[in-house]
Amino acid sequence: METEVVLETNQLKKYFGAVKAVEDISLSVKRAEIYGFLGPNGSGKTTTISMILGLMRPTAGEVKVFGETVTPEQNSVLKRVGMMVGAPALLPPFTARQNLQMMATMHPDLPESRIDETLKLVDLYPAADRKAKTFSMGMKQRLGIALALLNKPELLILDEPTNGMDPAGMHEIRQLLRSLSSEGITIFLSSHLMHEIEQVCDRVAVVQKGSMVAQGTIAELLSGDPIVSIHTNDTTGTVKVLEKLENARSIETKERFVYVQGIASSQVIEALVQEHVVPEEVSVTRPDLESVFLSLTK
Ligand SMILES: Nc1ncnc2c1ncn2[C@@H]1O[C@H](COP(=O)(O)OP(=O)(O)OP(=O)(O)O)[C@@H](O)[C@H]1O
Repeated sequence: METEVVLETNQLKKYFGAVKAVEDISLSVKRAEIYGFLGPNGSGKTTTISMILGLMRPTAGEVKVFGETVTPEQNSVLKRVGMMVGAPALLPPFTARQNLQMMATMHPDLPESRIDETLKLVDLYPAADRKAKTFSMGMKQRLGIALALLNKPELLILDEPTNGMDPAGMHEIRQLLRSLSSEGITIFLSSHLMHEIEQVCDRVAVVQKGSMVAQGTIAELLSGDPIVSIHTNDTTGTVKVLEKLENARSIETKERFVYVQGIASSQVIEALVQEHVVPEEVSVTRPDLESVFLSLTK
């Protein structure tokens, strides 16, 4: 059976006058996956999330959540969605439990037991009666996520949940996201931090200047050709030789190195020796997500 798509956007666009904040975003998120929405600052992530949450009308295109179109007027399906956009909306002088009790007043149908259940889900049950202001960054963020989880959402949307956090806090959030995913909750996570996405997400969309430049599993994004690195005293001569080779692409120079893709190292060596531009050393590496991300968002 085909895995259910819980969130999709089709050719989504949002213009603010001349500013094309979102140009063309078509993505699909499947049930129970952790989906990373990765892009540099200003690439249109928050604007996309605002449209997903029905807070903003698209200039063109559409958002569907659980198969239903979402607009500012038609958003009842968002009852099935939890969200945390930016810093957690906590009341610091109150305990974790009191924070959840106050949120519960907005969901009168929830049983009282859901508060303890949610505290356990984010591993804050032992700290339930401590004031939020005494919490570490990671604990505050987990409480913010608890507020988003209180109403038992099937889809959780988090915009930059680890922005400004210390490494320990980031680690706690990653662990929490994995455990929520194993409970069957789908997570849509936006971030400009590649390592965060790489470590926790099943699939990733990479956005740049409002357009999607890649979507796939981390393995798919990394499956590009190996990079041939040439250490040389003559970068200009090396580049000239490479430019003449069929299939050679993405030729780049950095200090005394020239990088090329699309061609085997043996062909590179043969061509350079033939043209008497003998390299010091030639090696082959696979691109890591950082270099894929940088080359996609250049
Ligand atoms: N209300 C608005 N009016 C005009 N321009 C806007 C508005 N909101 C966003 N923009 C612009 O749209 C572009 C995308 O912004 P957006 O906040 O969606 O990016 P982002 O990827 O979330 O970035 P960040 O990580 O910095 O929040 C930016 O150039 C931003 O300045």
